[in-house]
Amino acid sequence: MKTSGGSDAAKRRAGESAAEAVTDGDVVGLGTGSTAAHAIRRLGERADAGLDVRGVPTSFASRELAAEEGIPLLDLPDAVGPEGPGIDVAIDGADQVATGAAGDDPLSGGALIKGGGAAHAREKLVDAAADRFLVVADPSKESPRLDRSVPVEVLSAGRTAVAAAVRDAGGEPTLRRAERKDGPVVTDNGNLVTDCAFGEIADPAALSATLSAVPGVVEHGLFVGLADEVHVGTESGVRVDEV
Ligand SMILES: O=C[C@H](O)[C@H](O)[C@H](O)COP(=O)(O)O
Repeated sequence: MKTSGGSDAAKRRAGESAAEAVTDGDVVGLGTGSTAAHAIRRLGERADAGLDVRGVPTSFASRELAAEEGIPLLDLPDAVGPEGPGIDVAIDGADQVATGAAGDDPLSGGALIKGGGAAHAREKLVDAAADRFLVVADPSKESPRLDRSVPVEVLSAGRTAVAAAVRDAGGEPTLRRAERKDGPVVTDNGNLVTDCAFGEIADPAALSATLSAVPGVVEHGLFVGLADEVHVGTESGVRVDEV
């Protein structure tokens, strides 16, 4: 599974803290990435110890890990369909978490950039469908303002049109290339990813709406107004911020 900056001990504390918030009978959205993986492992231990839990994976990787951990799984359409149980809580990582700057729109605090592992489209479906969304992170992810590149999943045929629209919106698009094969990264949905640098993002909600309106954009990695809690693992403990 992909890893990113921040110590593994801090990520583990964050993931385990969120996994401890799951209660008996919950349907849990299982995020993607090295921090969410700690939550999945802890949930697996709790399931072994008798916790009644079902998981809704956000990626091929989170499905594989949850299956290894023995967590019973549900597909998203079954979980949120008319007969479905819904999703009680989602636990997912982030590449950057806005702590909010003085004078910002309150929604800016807790806004996220996700998609470092190209899983953000399914993650957004699951995280948005959950009654509660717990973000798991380490301090290296926190920033007063979002300023990392925003991953944008695009239909292959739309990649140049989307790139032009991103430039019009003030961003610099770069098609994400695979590290271990020639050619671009292909998502679990069979699409491409363009990483779009906008510098410091003053208004994440406005940029989110702009990107969502571009034809050819499947989903982008700005998550605004979705998080309920941020569990930040440190070297010595965990801080839980309500958003
Ligand atoms: O596409 C990947 C996801 O959005 C991850 O949740 C995000 O990249 C954070 O991953 P990690 O916990 O490995 O830093």
